[in-house]
Amino acid sequence: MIISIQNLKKQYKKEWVLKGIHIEVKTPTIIALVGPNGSGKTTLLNCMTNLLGFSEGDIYLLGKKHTNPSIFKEVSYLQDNRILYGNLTGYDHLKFICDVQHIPHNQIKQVAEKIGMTSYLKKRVRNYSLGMKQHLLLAMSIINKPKLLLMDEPLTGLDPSSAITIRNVLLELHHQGTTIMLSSHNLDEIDRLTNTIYFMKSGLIMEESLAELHQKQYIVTVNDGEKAMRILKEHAIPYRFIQTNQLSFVEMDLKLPHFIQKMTEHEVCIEDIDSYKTGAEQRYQELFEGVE
Ligand SMILES: Nc1ncnc2c1ncn2[C@@H]1O[C@H](COP(=O)(O)OP(=O)(O)OP(=O)(O)O)[C@@H](O)[C@H]1O
Repeated sequence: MIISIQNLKKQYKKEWVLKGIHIEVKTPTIIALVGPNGSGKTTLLNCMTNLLGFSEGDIYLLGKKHTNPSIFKEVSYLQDNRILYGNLTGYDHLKFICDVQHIPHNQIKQVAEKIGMTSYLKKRVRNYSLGMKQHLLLAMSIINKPKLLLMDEPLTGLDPSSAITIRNVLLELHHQGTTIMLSSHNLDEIDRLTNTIYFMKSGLIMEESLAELHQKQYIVTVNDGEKAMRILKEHAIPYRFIQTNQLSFVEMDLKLPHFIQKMTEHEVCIEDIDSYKTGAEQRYQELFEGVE
């Protein structure tokens, strides 16, 4: 098991932020943690990496309890840039990690080239832009070639070409077997990069597969919704009730000619068929802004 979290509960004073989080990740994947400001993404990541204690629950990473310090040979955590030291260079930060984790120093050049930060590696961090700091944080979190990479808003402050570089670095890591869990508000990038979204709402997690979100969907309006639903049930065609006389289907489950034939046979009149594709942004709006 790569990540196993059971019934995680966390409160700050009287405010419950995590109210019973369950996560099981068995195979390498890329997961996005998505939710409005203050929904608990950083709190969850900090609990997972033992930076924060919690009231109830269990966390195991790569089969070991999250409090076991040995997990950090294989688990990395990209936090926000407040952890960086302005008086040190990017090179100093990476050398420190190499020394602590017994990683050969030649990895510094390799990782800097991969991320495109060679030209400012030896500058002091206080002279870095926001995007340069993000590059350094990424380099620090992947130099040990982690099996599990946890990232708190790694896409903040990146220009479009940096975002592409970082996306490619993360995809390459994933193809080498790394599981990545990242929090982000950049829903377009999430659509491109991740396989699964964990939406954080009311202290709980709702899991959505990007492959399912990206499927084409149909909204069908009929003259007799009750009858249509009876026919669909008889033929085991999955549907979602939207409102009276309106149903939605995902393309995979609905063969339109077959559907039209069944409705016609039973004298149900199809008044309208609309098709659309969803993604992270539409789902976010449905969940958090009440947009259907
Ligand atoms: N140290 C703390 N003491 C008290 N409350 C805190 C503390 N840290 C976070 N909180 C509260 O916990 C809630 C969740 O905060 P958290 O930073 O985990 O959210 P987030 O989803 O990461 O937000 P954002 O998207 O803005 O980064 C917020 O209501 C926040 O005010």
